[in-house]
Amino acid sequence: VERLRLTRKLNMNIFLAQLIESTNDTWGVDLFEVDALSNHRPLTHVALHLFKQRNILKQFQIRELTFFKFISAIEAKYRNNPYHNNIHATDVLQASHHMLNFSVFKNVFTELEVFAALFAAAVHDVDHPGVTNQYLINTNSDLAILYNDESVLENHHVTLAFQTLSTEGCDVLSTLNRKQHQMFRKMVISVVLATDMSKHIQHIGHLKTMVEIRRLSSSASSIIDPENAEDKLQILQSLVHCSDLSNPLKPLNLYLQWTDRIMEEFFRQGDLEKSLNLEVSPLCDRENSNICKSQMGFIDYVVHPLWEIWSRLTQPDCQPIMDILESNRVWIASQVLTEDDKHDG
Ligand SMILES: COc1ccc(/C=N/OC[C@H](O)CN2C[C@@H](C)O[C@@H](C)C2)cc1OC1CCCC1
Ligand SMILES: [Mg+2]
Ligand SMILES: [Zn+2]
Repeated sequence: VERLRLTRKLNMNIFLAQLIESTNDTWGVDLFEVDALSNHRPLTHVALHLFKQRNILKQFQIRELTFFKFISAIEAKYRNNPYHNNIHATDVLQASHHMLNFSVFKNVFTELEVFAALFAAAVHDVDHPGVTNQYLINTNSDLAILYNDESVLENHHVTLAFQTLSTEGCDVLSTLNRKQHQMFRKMVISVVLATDMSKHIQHIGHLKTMVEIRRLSSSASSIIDPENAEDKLQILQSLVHCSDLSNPLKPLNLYLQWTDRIMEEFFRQGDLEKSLNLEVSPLCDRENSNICKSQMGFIDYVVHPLWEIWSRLTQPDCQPIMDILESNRVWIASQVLTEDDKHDG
């Protein structure tokens, strides 16, 4: 029996190693599998692998042990929410890594910009309480008071990330010089704050402008001017925001798991609101919800408008991902009909 147990353990580790290797260049890795096989430490496993694969630790002389301690401390600070948890952080990190490899970004970003974008993705929801900014504001929470109702969650995520650097043995930025540290901090703050859904429309506006300039400018070559730090920062903000809203563009079985999870998180908020005699937020009433219809709305009014312009900026590498969105939407639409019947029935 002991030999059997060891063989099974060995096979699990081999399977885990193969899954982690696939995060290098695959869109739609099953991170729920990585979570199950990694003793619920997907973020530490995937982040360590991707930062090493990109040679970030060597470039900035960061000791592997220091990075391991930091990312483990961050992963431990993600709460076990149904949705906003360490698996979601890993998902956004891996999607951001994947899109940074798009050909349109070749020779555009510096190592420091790549480091800052992936660092921001890994920490972007740390210690998320599983409720929305509006809920924290409505309940006069300490966080809302601390951040004056402005991007309350996002301010908390980035503050906690930088505070974690001062935990014993966790300062992954100790080898950066003053200028690098200042630029890195500016980029991480702006990328994490840009994941606030209230900035969503601004992302679309900036991307439209950038695509328009590409269309007008004769040079058909890469539109992104590597000298324009502001443009590059805006692109990194949109890259992580797109990754944050990438669930409907993942293989259907993964998309459906994320949908179940976000709905359970919203429903728990609705339960809290009911118990506090607060008005139940939209989409948060488990007694009265139409999951497929709300996903159709999410895709048509939030996700597709953003990704449509993002895919125009990043053509042709985004097309396979847009195709998944299209097929998922067709499937959801087919379910709306049956879901209606169920309700009518
Ligand atoms: C896979 O489905 C999803 C994956 C991620 C997300 C991400 N949401 O995070 C945004 C923040 O929580 C703020 N929202 C709170 C909500 C009550 O109002 C929104 C306008 C802003 C939402 C998903 O579906 C949602 C939307 C339609 C059905 C539930
Ligand atoms: Mg967030
Ligand atoms: Zn997020």
